[in-house]
Amino acid sequence: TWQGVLKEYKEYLPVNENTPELTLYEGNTPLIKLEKLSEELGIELHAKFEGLNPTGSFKDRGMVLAVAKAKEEGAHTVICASTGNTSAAASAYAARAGLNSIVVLPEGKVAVGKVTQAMMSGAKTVTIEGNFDDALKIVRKISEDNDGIELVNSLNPYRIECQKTASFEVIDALGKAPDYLCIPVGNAANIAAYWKGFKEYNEKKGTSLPKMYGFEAEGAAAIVKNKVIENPETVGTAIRIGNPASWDKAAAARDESGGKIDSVTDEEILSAYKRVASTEGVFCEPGSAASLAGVLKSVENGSIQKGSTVVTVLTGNGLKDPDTAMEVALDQPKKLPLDEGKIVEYIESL
Ligand SMILES: Cc1ncc(COP(=O)(O)O)c(/C=C/C(=O)C(=O)O)c1O
Repeated sequence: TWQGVLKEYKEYLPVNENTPELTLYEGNTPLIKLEKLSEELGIELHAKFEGLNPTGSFKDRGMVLAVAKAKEEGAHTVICASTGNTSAAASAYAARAGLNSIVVLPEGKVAVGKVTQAMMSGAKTVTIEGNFDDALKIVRKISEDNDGIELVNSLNPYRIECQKTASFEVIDALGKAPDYLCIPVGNAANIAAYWKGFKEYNEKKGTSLPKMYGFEAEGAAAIVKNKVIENPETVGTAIRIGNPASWDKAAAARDESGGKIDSVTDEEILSAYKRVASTEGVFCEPGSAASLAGVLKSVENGSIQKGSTVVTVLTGNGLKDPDTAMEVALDQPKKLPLDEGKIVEYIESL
């Protein structure tokens, strides 16, 4: 049975006999063939559904190593700024490892499911009247000033180091690299991590290399516009980030792979978000749908050719953000009084 990423991929990871064997059995997430969308788009489209990790997002992959290493190095506390999923993962793995956790969140801009995860995992949760970028500056300073408090945002190299395992799983499942790897871009570590993994598998196993296609939200498109976005805004609050910490690494992944980083509107994000849930049964969170929105846009404008093999990374579970789902869902629940005849009549009329 699956032993979690630290064990399964130890030959690719900086783990040793002193590294705690930490796991919540993260990784080994399904690569789901999107049959209807493949038919409609004329491509072979698969979703790497990272929403099925233990805390519901891809963050678990990198966090398991970052927290294990923090413990190995004698930290008593881990700290992070977060749009929500990093804090959910950091606090869960800290709890698992017996460490304290402190999370700093942008007030009112974090999906409710994510806040409950940090709270239930025993994190000390601080919300600030500022955005993710403001929060990241603060936690970087605190971890620099306090030895026992380890920063576990993706500036921590262990995060990218272990998030790369997702690209191994894509190749293992597909039998090759896809022509295009499409992924949402927020703080830009995940696109860098996938590219790192594809290059390592290529070196070690001679597997092929995809073109890396990253997608920012139009209201937070720092890399696309090549400027810091002071007040990023998007319905995909996970990627509401205006100054990506891994900007350079993401640009390198784009350039080395012959790929691109483009932006998608909130309308395109929400349309993809609803479409993949209602036609394929895959419920991801809005920020994750930026990658599928990017696939649709790229097929439309020809930058993904017909017949291509494409993987779209759906980075977080839809359950994280029930408020947005309730707001935009195609059909709202029909409320009926307890009158059996009327209910039967209504349902039979559907
Ligand atoms: C669902 C989801 N999809 C995509 C991204 C973007 O990944 P990166 O480009 O590697 O940042 C995030 C990022 C979240 C945080 O940055 C945080 O939780 O603080 C996310 O939660």
